[in-house]
Amino acid sequence: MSQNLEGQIAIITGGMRGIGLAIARRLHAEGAQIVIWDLAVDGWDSAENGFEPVLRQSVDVSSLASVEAAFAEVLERVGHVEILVNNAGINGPVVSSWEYPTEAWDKVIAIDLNGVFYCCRTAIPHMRERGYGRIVNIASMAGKDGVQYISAYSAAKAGVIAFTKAAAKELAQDGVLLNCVAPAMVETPLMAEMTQAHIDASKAKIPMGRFLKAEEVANMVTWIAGPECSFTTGFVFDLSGGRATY
Ligand SMILES: NC(=O)c1ccc[n+]([C@@H]2O[C@H](COP(=O)([O-])OP(=O)(O)OC[C@H]3O[C@@H](n4cnc5c(N)ncnc54)[C@H](O)[C@@H]3O)[C@@H](O)[C@H]2O)c1
Ligand SMILES: CC(C)C1=CC=C(C(=O)O)[C@@H](O)[C@H]1O
Repeated sequence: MSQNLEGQIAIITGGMRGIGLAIARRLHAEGAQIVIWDLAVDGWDSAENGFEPVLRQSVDVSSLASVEAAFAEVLERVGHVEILVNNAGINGPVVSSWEYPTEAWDKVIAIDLNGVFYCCRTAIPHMRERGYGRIVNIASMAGKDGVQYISAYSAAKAGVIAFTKAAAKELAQDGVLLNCVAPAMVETPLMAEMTQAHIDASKAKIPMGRFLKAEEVANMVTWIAGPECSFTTGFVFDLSGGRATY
């Protein structure tokens, strides 16, 4: 599978490491120029990461002002955006829902759900104006299943799925397609925030018997983010190793 993304600009939120970095690498390999948005963007190693982004910006996706300022700078510097991958996310505490600290709840929703909304809200008018855009939101199997002891994360990811479906219908005739992916567990710093018992339980649910690889997420996202994805919008693409059959 190869997508020609020559001449396209792709913004990847949370692109400094983990799944976001794998997606950024792959989109770059397909010809796109990459804009990295993350909380801290120092310490980028082009040799290790295999490419140089056209722009790296310190952005907090949970702040609309931060997102709007960064997007304005992107347009000023590179002129256009074809691809937005909303990948930035946090887990939050692993605790029962009735004991979930309200501040932590608000923070998870602010980053994992509001962040996706803010970035879409900011980028969509530009994409509509140009009659082309591909938005890929990184949800989670936790947003489909609801996973015990990570209720805020599960709720935020379910919200991302429903938001994607709603906005996709609004934009279906505008050339702007929104889809999301629902990955199972990938071995990244985020997964390390789960308890070992939860990691083991999550792996046990996967019929393929292994964790997902960040590169496998990137492979799927690359197709969804490209022009070959032309008649699918508002869809949830699973990456579950056979866990999700619904
Ligand atoms: N790792 C998994 O098992 C897994 C499974 C399913 C879905 N996901 C989702 O994939 C995405 C990436 O996860 P990951 O495992 O690579 O995590 P990670 O913790 O390795 O990377 C997340 C990145 O997001 C950035 N980030 C966090 N808060 C931010 C904010 N407010 N503004 C901008 N950037 C911010 C971090 O700095 C980091 O670079 C997340 O949305 C996560 O929920 C992960
Ligand atoms: C928090 C994060 C690493 C996470 C928790 C639960 C999952 C699951 O599949 O049940 C993962 O997909 C992942 O999003």
